[in-house]
Amino acid sequence: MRQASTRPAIAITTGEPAGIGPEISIRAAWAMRAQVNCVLLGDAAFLALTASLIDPDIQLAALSVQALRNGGLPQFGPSRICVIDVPLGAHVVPGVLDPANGRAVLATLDLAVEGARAGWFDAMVTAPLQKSTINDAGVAFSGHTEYLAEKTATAQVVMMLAGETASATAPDTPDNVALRVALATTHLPLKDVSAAITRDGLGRVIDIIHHDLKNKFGIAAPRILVTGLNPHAGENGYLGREEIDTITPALEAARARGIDARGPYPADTLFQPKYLMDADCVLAMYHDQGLPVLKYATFGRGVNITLGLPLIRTSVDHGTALDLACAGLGQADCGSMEQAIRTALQMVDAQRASQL
Ligand SMILES: NC(=O)c1ccc[n+]([C@@H]2O[C@H](COP(=O)([O-])OP(=O)(O)OC[C@H]3O[C@@H](n4cnc5c(N)ncnc54)[C@H](O)[C@@H]3O)[C@@H](O)[C@H]2O)c1
Ligand SMILES: N[C@H](C(=O)O)[C@H](O)COP(=O)(O)O
Repeated sequence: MRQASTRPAIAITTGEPAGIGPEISIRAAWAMRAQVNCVLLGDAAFLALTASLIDPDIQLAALSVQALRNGGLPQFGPSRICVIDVPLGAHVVPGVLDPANGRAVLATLDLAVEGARAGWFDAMVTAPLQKSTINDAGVAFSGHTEYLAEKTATAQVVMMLAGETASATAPDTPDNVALRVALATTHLPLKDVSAAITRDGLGRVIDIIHHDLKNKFGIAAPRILVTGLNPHAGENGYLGREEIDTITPALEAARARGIDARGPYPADTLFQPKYLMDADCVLAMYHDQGLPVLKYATFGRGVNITLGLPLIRTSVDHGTALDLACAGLGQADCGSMEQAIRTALQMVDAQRASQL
């Protein structure tokens, strides 16, 4: 276990206030305070009230943004978790969305990015937000992934979810196998997916996966298995030509760059042990081709990671769960949030090791 004095600092954006984000952020930060100095970003009064209802023993320490801007993050021992106040626009009713709070949620992301780039935080972990509420607040928004790319002026990022399989949920998959599923496209309507997959774009996605698995996960020679887009990987062109015209040439070019990228494999039969045992990551073409498999096998223990960013960002594998939030505290499982923090810590260590 890490010493308190060497605990990395992680910014946690507490997400949609009417959802389960604030609760799971507080619970996970408190449970993991010996290993990590979590700094919660959200409305301080609301977080203090929520923490007191979860467990009156939870100790919060207020930090001001100005103090951070002047001198960085001060040292804190593991007896408290830190909070930076990002005031909400309206009173919170659990389970009830209010666009008046949308911009405050975005402000927590902006602050986490500022702090990660300034070196106050070693990584950022995001609790779930409600994409529709940000849009209802007047800001076009399709997800953290795209927003963080824009905020950091990163031309290409990759969404990857990872989790450990367990036989209870995926009986034919070996226990404790790390399953990683990356996506060639992110939050895109299905009708736009084919046009969004190009040889060059797919090449950039593969390069980012290869680079980040090496440098942020410590995998020396990443093996990437790539799905087709169409049923049966296009059936030799009879069920679509994207495999022939786009995916295969992109994979050949990646291999010529020294990357172990194989495929395209039919997506419906790729997710079986004989392939997965020989892979570090599966690259699927679109959101609902890859994520249902991952979430079926690992829901509640999975982590969402944005590759390609100039900072480390992880998140949970689930959403705001408004149904649980309105049922009261204590309903939500915070396993994925804890795993998101653990994964961020591992990535901090791997990145440091790769820079030695
Ligand atoms: N990282 C993120 O910010 C993130 C991730 C996924 C979805 N979302 C957003 O969340 C909103 C709601 O999405 P949704 O309804 O599709 O998915 P959801 O994950 O919020 O809910 C789906 C089901 O899973 C259950 N569930 C979710 N989290 C749980 C937990 N921690 N413990 C126990 N049960 C849990 C819910 O009760 C519900 O039955 C949408 O706006 C979506 O875009 C955000
Ligand atoms: N696609 C993610 C999932 O299904 O878990 C989720 O929508 C969150 O995406 P962002 O991290 O881009 O908000």
